[in-house]
Amino acid sequence: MIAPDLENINVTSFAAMPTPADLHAKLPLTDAASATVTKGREDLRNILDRKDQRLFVVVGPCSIHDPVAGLDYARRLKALQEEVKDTMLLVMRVYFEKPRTTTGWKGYINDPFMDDSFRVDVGMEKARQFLLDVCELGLPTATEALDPISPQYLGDLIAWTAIGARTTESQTHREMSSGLSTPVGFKNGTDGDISIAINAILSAANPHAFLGINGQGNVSVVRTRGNAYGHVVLRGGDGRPNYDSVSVTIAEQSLAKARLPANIVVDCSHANSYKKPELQPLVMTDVINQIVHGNKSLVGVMVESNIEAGNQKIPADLSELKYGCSVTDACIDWDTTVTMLRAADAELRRRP
Ligand SMILES: O=C[C@H](O)[C@H](O)COP(=O)(O)O
Ligand SMILES: C=C(OP(=O)(O)O)C(=O)O
Repeated sequence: MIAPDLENINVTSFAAMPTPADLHAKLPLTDAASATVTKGREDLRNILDRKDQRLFVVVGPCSIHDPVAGLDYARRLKALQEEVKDTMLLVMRVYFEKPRTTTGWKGYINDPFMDDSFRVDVGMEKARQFLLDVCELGLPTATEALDPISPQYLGDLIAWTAIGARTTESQTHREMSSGLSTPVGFKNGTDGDISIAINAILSAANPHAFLGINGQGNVSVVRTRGNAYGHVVLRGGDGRPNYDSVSVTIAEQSLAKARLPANIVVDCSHANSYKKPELQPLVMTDVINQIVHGNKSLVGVMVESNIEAGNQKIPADLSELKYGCSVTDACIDWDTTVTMLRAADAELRRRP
């Protein structure tokens, strides 16, 4: 009897990846990078524990697609960090994995050549190199953890992790978060529902056992301790912002009801600015006002910023790509970023 084809009917190929251990051996963590990650995570934990009064600011491109422009941005941000370090901890957005509403370019790891060749092996290596370069500058990094395997390759170079609006309700992402070594910000859902983020914090704070891989690439049962540093990220939803003081108070009440610490981050982008980048500074100003007027739950903000303003479609001829301009969500430009962060610094110096 001929065995019927029942498996992998819709799979066209498998391509083996180097193991996480292989990639760590090829691009090892350096002392300088290690010091940045350690300090960045410690600073973030201290902010979340209220031992450090500064505001953390996750700021940078919507996605990295050009490491040269990305590093140019990182150098600028590092210089700005020195200026505002008394009031803010700047953490660079280094997003390599993009969750799409339907379809589209899924990020630098998935398709580093942006030509549908999907060289994930190359993307993972380039992503690790980029993170190393940024950490060696002394700038801590933030990323969205989307693929549950990627943290084994990159996790030692990340200081803050986001779980996105499209995956906060996913058990897989809650399990992964329970084992991540960084504080994790859970976004509210795309419909604005914050209860899924609160449930995610509760779930991820607990130990879990689930399928994953180890450093040698073996499929493993991963057992975790639970992550005590989950917090909510308000990103607006269903066409409505949720950064205003009423929405923040409602989020505080929901956290209190769940007996969770009142730690809230506001994403100035996405539905909080109707995806209009020029509105991000207004959101930031509002958040800073709330803090200066005594709010104690707002611990961080997120800003989508790049060298150039706006965004661009990925052209068929990649030589036509505009330098330093997003290929995913539209961003504010560098000058606006500097003005916005300097203004926030000046205001925060007045806080009670
Ligand atoms: O931040 C990025 C986007 O908002 C998210 O990945 C969804 O993008 P899309 O709606 O363009 O697919
Ligand atoms: C995808 C992102 O955000 P959200 O999950 O809030 O849509 C993002 O910050 O890149």
